Amino acid sequence: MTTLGKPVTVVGGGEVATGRVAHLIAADAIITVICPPSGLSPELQYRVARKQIKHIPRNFDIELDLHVAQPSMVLVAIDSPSASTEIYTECKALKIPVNVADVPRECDFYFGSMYRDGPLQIMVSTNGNGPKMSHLVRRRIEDELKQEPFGLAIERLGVLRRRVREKFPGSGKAEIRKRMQWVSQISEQWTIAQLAKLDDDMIEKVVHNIDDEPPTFEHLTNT
Ligand SMILES: C[C@@]1(CC(=O)O)C2=NC(=C\c3[nH]c(c(CCC(=O)O)c3CC(=O)O)Cc3[nH]c(c(CC(=O)O)c3CCC(=O)O)/C=C3\N/C(=C\2)[C@@H](CCC(=O)O)[C@]3(C)CC(=O)O)/[C@H]1CCC(=O)O
Ligand SMILES: NC(=O)c1ccc[n+]([C@@H]2O[C@H](COP(=O)([O-])OP(=O)(O)OC[C@H]3O[C@@H](n4cnc5c(N)ncnc54)[C@H](O)[C@@H]3O)[C@@H](O)[C@H]2O)c1
Repeated sequence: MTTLGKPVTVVGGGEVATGRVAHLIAADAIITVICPPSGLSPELQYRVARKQIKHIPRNFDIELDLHVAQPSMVLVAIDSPSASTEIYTECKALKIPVNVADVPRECDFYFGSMYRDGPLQIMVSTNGNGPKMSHLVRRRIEDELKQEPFGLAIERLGVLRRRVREKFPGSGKAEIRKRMQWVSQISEQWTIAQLAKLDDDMIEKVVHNIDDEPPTFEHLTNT
C-alpha cells in the first residue's frame, strides 16, 4: 500500500515513533503524531516546528482520532499494552490497517529494515522470525550498494524513460515492445556510474533515434 499523500496517524512520540515518522516522511505521507507534550521526542519537536508533521498534544482518543479523523493507517508505538490493544481492536472494526510495534498478533503488516537511496527502496523482512537479523542483512546490502550512486542513476533513468515515452508515444504492441527493449538495454549495458552522469543534454542525444541501437556511454561522450 502506498502512503503517498495519505493521512497516517502515529500514536506515541518516543524512540520507536520517531523512527516510524522518518520512514513515513520518506514515503510522502501526511503525518499526525498523537502523544502528551512530555512524550514528544526532540526530533519530533523539530519536525513539528518545520511543519513536516502535525502534533496533537494528548493521549489517543478512539472517538476523535479514529471515528472522526478516519486515518488510512495507524502505527502504534506506546508503552501501554492495554491502550495498544484497544486501539488495535477499534482499527480492526473500522478496517483501518494497523501496526502495533513489537506485537505481531496486533499487526496487519510488519515493518522491515529499510534501505533507501533516492527512489531506490529495499525492505528486508524475516517475516517475524528475527528482526535483528533483518537489520544485519540490510547492513550487508547497504555496505554493497552504497559504493555506487544507485539513487542518482535510477533518478536519471526515470527522466530518460519519461522522455522516451514523450518522444515515442506509440501505444501499438510493437512500439511498446521496441521502447521497452531499448530502455532495458540501456539499463543493462550502462554502468551505474555512467547512468548517474546522464544529464538532460545527453538524454536529448540518447533519445534522438530510437530505431538505432541504444548508444553506449563512450559513444555518446566522444561525439
Ligand atoms: C526490522 C525492524 C523494523 C522497525 O521496527 O523499524 C523491526 N524490529 C526491529 C528491531 C528490533 N525489534 C526487537 C529487537 C530486539 C532483538 C530481537 O528480538 O531480535 C530488535 C533489534 C534491535 O533493537 O536492534 C524486538 C522485537 N520485535 C518484535 C518482537 C515481538 C516478537 O517477535 O514476537 C520483539 C521482541 C519483544 C520482546 O521480546 O518482548 C516484532 C517485530 N519487529 C519487527 C520489525 C517486525 C518483524 C520484522 C522482521 O521479521 O524482519 C515485527 C514482527 C512487528 C513490527 O514491529 O512491525 C527493526 C530493525 C530496524 C533496523 O535497525 O534496521
Ligand atoms: N519494533 C521495534 O523496533 C521496537 C523497539 C523497541 C521498542 N518497541 C516497542 O514500541 C513501544 C514504544 O517504545 P518506545 O521506546 O518508543 O517508548 P517510549 O517510552 O520512548 O515512548 C512511549 C510514548 O508513548 C506515549 N504514550 C503513552 N501512552 C499513550 C497514549 N495512550 N496515547 C498517546 N501516546 C501515549 C508517551 O507519551 C511516549 O511518547 C514499546 O512498547 C516497545 O515494546 C519496538
